[in-house]
Amino acid sequence: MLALGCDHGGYNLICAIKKYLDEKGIEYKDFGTYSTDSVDYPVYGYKVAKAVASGECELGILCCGTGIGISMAANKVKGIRAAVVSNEFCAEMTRRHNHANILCMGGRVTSEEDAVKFTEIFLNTPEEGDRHLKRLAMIDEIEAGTFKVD
Ligand SMILES: O=C[C@H](O)[C@H](O)[C@H](O)COP(=O)(O)O
Repeated sequence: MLALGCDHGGYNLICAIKKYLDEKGIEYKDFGTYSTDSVDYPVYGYKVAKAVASGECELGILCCGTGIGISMAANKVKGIRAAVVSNEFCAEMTRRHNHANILCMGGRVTSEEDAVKFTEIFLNTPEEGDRHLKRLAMIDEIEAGTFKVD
């Protein structure tokens, strides 16, 4: 199950992504917003991040005007690795190397066609282990306040 969220700036993009997911039969829970009326992106970033961090949803997709503000909000929730993506390479690498659990995109940056492409790559790319695990553990330590550097 995917968690979806957006603000008014990302509403059209998330609609295009929902159409793709519906066609593929991929299940999702839509946390809103549900129109282009102006709203505050932290609300939706938080709702989706909580759904992913709690395990209610496996992965999330968030859209705002740039993808940036909503990713900042989501990344404040423990266990969230939200990545702003604007090309295919990053859509792949953020799964392989960073184990991103939320894909963020901007409705004022990325076309609907590209957003669907990035979503497809994100959902179909596996996480890699080995050297990346040590680095992800460091991020967890930063989050926990236990990270030590010389
Ligand atoms: O990072 C923030 C997002 O891009 C928002 O979608 C954006 O700031 C909203 O701008 P406005 O309120 O001018 O539509």
